[in-house]
Amino acid sequence: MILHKFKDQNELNRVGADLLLSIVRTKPNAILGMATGSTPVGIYQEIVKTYQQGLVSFKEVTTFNLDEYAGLSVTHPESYRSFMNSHLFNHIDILAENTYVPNGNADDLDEEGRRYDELIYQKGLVDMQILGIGHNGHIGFNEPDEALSRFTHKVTLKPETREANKRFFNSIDEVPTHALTMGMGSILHAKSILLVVKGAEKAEILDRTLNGPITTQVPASFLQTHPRVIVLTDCDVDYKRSHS
Ligand SMILES: O=P(O)(O)OC[C@H]1O[C@](O)(CO)[C@@H](O)[C@@H]1O
Repeated sequence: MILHKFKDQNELNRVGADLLLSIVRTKPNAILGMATGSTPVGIYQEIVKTYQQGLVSFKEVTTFNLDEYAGLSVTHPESYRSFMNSHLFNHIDILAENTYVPNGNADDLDEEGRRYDELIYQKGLVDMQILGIGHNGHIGFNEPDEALSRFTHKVTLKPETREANKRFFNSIDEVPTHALTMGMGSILHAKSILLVVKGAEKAEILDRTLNGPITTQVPASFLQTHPRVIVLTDCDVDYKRSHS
């Protein structure tokens, strides 16, 4: 893992955007893995700025999102499809048909998970997957558990995850209880991973992610097994190469 620490979130956002843009510039038909939540918003804004300056095109780019709430209408402003449209896709020249988000309203979510995985594997490897992290170490919506799933699957959101996401809704009752998420296998299959961690309150989970044991209780700790992970953070955490 390569760890870059920033004092300034604006600089972090620019570097994050540049890393994703460098993939698109060298490979115009790149496949990008996208994340939602508050963490990547500033990076998406920087990408839009660069696009508006005419410095990059997304016409051939394909994207796969990590996850989607179950049972929330896609037109709901907090659905992850709406999030991606309003924060990124509506502002760049990406083709709508090349942007994939799991369908959290499918009648059969297990079947939808299988369909989504097939699509990912048909299109090829994700060139760069951007990831945020939950306070409990979740990536995508892979919550801490006795075992983790490899494929796209339905999850029951942990109370702490619903609590953390309630800021986007009018009340906790409106926060969906379930979601569909890419599994750990699909995430770790990406050629490279950009983990973005913002806010001092995530320092402890970042430390456990980078330096703790690899455990299903901290899904992000599995990133230690991936050969190409870049971490961008404003947390005061160091990467310890040796364990005492
Ligand atoms: O970036 P936030 O809003 O802190 O969310 C943390 C994580 O939870 C999720 O919203 C769940 O997928 C991720 O997208 C995000 O990385």
